[in-house]
Amino acid sequence: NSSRLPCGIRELDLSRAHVMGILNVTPDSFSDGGRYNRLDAALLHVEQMIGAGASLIDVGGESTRPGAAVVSVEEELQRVVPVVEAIAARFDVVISVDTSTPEVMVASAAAGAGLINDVRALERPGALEAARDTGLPICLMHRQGEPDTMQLAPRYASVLDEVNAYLQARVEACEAAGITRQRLILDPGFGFGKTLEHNLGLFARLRDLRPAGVPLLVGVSRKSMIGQALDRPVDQRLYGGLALAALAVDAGAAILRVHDVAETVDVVRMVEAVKSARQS
Ligand SMILES: Nc1nc2[nH]c(SCCc3ccc(S(N)(=O)=O)cc3)nc2c(=O)[nH]1
Repeated sequence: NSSRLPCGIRELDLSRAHVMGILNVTPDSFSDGGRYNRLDAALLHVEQMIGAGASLIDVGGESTRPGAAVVSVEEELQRVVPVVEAIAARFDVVISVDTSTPEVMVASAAAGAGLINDVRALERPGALEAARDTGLPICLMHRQGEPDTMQLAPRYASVLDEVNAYLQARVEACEAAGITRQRLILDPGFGFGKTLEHNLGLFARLRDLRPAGVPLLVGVSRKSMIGQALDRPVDQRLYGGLALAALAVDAGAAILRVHDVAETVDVVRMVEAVKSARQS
């Protein structure tokens, strides 16, 4: 039926919301040194997130937080592909690859990835074609500017209209390249070139954010909009993040990208229970 999303050899039932666990495979996200330790630690983290109820694992080899450094294609391949392979060999889970790099999309798909998550919405040269040819579903996210400068002075005449227009244009570019709308997921890109006001204004209108029928992915976990609204450091943003997770699911979001999987899974299940009671 229309609410199932093929993800490579697996599929997601989008008639209910899903939790995507974050797996950072950037060097600054590891305490220890060696590559074996890194892979071992990554697989332990994946096992924990799946056990906690994650339907997807998002593997990112390029940090796209504000001010992040650029990473080479080779470096990104070396960080991401072995981890995708190892997860695919061990676990039954949809592996999302958080990349804007065509070569990483192709190699990750071959290694078992089931979803392409591109914070640059396939704008890099060759990305549209590479993503199309993987046959995988694709998440298109809005951002204003690039990580190194995007938070310096974000400005919009109307953040909702501009995000909507951008995402609509990216959907049309994908359709023109032969990627059907049924493969697409949209994401307003919280924290990517937005002030607190922009982020709250977007979040407040989540329902208005997408062409009907296209699922929405929301990523607000531990982000500055929570820190600014609550005056909390990055390690004390769980409760604010759970409040936003509940609101996002109630507003119809299909996938939540989070660090704290177990806590978010219970919030999602509780909100879904109330939503289904509204139907009956
Ligand atoms: N689809 C999708 N993929 C994502 N990948 C990331 S990495 C987070 C980078 C970051 C960290 C912190 C801030 S801030 N200044 O708001 O605290 C912004 C961006 N995020 C997202 C997201 O949302 N969607």
